[in-house]
Amino acid sequence: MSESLKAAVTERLKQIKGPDLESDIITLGLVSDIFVSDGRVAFSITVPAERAQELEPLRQAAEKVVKEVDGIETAMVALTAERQAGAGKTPPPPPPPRPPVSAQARPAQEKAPAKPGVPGIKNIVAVASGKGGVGKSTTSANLALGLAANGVKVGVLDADIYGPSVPRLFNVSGRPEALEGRMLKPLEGHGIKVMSMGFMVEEETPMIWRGPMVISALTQMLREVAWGELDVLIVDMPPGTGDAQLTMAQQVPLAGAVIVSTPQDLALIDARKGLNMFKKVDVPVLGVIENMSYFLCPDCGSRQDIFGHGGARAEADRLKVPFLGEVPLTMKVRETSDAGMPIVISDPDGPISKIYRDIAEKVYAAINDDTGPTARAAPQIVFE
Ligand SMILES: Nc1ncnc2c1ncn2[C@@H]1O[C@H](COP(=O)(O)OP(=O)(O)OP(=O)(O)O)[C@@H](O)[C@H]1O
Repeated sequence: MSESLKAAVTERLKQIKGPDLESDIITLGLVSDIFVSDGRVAFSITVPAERAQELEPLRQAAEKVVKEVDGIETAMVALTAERQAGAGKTPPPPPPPRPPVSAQARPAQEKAPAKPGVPGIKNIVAVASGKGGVGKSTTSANLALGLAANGVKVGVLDADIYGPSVPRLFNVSGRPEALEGRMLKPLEGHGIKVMSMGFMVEEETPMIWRGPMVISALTQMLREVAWGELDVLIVDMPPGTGDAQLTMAQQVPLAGAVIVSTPQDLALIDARKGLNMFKKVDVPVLGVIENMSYFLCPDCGSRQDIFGHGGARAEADRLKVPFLGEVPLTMKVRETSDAGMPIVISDPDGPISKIYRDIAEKVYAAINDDTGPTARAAPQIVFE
């Protein structure tokens, strides 16, 4: 059945012209392995990196035609960048070796008195991505829940002004209650205190006004919210590496940053920009998480490396930043997130929750090195 569907999908893709607008993408050999299972299809299309943005309609067209095949319900199509001839063979020289993360964190913390800390909050960690849609918010939520499952006191601040996802992921809505003075009471979802730009800015606020509001709203969410005592505050950053993100990274007293990327070259190029952005503002990069790393077949549980899995790990090695783990592409991650019950709480004993808890443990270990001058008592971590 899946073989005949695969053939039907391949046949349909012959309708889609490649970037040269002459031959089709199948004849040009641009389509990866096509994975079909249970009405779902996933594959990638290779395009020149510099034309990726302009070729987004090609991706959409491919997705559209395969969804029209009888028996296909959902399609996951990704663009993959083609390396310049020779570029893959001669990568730029790696940067000089850097000390391990925990050691890197020290100088940054020591020489950054300009950013006052937030009373009660021991560590603020940014979760960032170079581009949108790589699963940054899903990762932030599951990372926070993984930390909480490990016994860490955690809060989540959703700084994504353009598409706040935390209200959906934590199933919370409404306005934060005003306490004494100017303080606001954070909302609570799944036992975790959360604040979101979505609670602060009216949904109808035109995008153009949102930019200037970001910094004041962010400062307010950090300093005028009754967070109480937290070991870690996770900040879900807006995607991208532009001025707004840079200013945010500068304004918030960050203990470190976690970068989320998918394995495709395009997302990796953007992730590299993210790494550089944090380097610029002297914030240690705690590591890289590869999301949608491989496709986990919901029926047979088999693993399919359709998107060239492993790219983020290789890139992290090359850039000498820790690799924190890989999360597969599965419908369960998507469905649970969309239902406001992220997988770490809806399936706490499942394999994916274990992946998130392991990542959480690595992140916590990286920010809590106990050998330096800023050593602090770590809360008890509960291992199952
Ligand atoms: N590992 C995964 N498997 C399947 N679906 C996933 C996975 N990670 C994220 N998704 C889905 O991908 C979509 C985008 O995820 P998410 O909103 O977390 O990305 P984002 O990078 O925060 O996007 P944006 O920056 O545009 O808000 C969501 O529908 C989410 O459920």
